[in-house]
Amino acid sequence: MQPTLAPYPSLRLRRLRRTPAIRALVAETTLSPQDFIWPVFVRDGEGVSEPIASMPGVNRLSVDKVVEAAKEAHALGIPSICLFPYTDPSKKTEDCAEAWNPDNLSNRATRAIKDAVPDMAVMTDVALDPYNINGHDGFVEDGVIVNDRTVEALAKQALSQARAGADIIGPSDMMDGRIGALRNTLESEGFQDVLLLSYAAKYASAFYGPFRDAVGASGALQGDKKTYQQDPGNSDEAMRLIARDLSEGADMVMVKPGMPYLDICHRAKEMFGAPTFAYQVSGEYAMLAGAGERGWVDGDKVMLESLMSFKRAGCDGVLTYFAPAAAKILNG
Ligand SMILES: NCc1[nH]cc(CCC(=O)O)c1CC(=O)O
Repeated sequence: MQPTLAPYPSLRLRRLRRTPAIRALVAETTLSPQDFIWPVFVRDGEGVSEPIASMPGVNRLSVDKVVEAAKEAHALGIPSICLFPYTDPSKKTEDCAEAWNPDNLSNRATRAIKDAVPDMAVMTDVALDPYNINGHDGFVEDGVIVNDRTVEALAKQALSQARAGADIIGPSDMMDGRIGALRNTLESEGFQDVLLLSYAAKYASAFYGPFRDAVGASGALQGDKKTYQQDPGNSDEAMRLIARDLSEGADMVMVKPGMPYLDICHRAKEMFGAPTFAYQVSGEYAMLAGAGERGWVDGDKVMLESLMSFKRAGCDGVLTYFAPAAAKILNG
């Protein structure tokens, strides 16, 4: 864009900022509860809401409480909720069989939400880490995270989620070829309408720390995820990953983490024009919520400003633990 500018004083750009009404008229970006996907942590039990120390204000919820949360989110105008299970350590195995158990926590929560709030778009996570004894997203053989055997397992996991009623499946594992494999499995099993939101550009980030506490994977994880998640310095690689996942049948793509990677969000939207989401991850939440709690920043204001930045960068929406808090303010 080449803006045409008159010389000062004919041009006084502050005229456009003088009153709230004028500022509202010329606002380029808007934020609404409709932009949010709300990630929630599910655990066993009934009537349980268990705080997560590194994520002030976020709790692990039993299935009945997740249903209440979904009703609350729906009333606030939030269109989608994303489920992450806290798996009992006794259910973590080397073959990760709990991942495709039709009655695992994620599938039970999906059915319960779809029963109670059918309009809520339920998103589920495909990756083996909640079920893997060593905390990795894929199978480990002789210290190596193996690709193709993992992809077969991910397809079984995705199918069990589709059967439970998931509307959106989010593969967060970063294996090669998984989008194509999941798309084929869903097509051939009669789930042609299930959406794939690919965690296409997912970086090997230290900002996932509080999440790993929340799902109980911190203690389990051996080593790091750098052979499958991206190097934080790479941008062209992110475009190649997104192009690849769209060509294999992804409906929507995600950049993760969010705030440190707004350039990637912008490039992705400009280059592909596909529905693009950012994940404002647990560490980003912890920084903002933690500083807000201490009064070091105005928590509500930095929350809304950070969420607006994703929209300005070109994202269609954002996965954020702030979803209900932000929606309450936006609804006035
Ligand atoms: N498949 C794992 C997964 N899915 C979502 C997150 C992180 C989300 C967050 O930090 O909020 C992670 C963590 C990881 O890759 O280790």
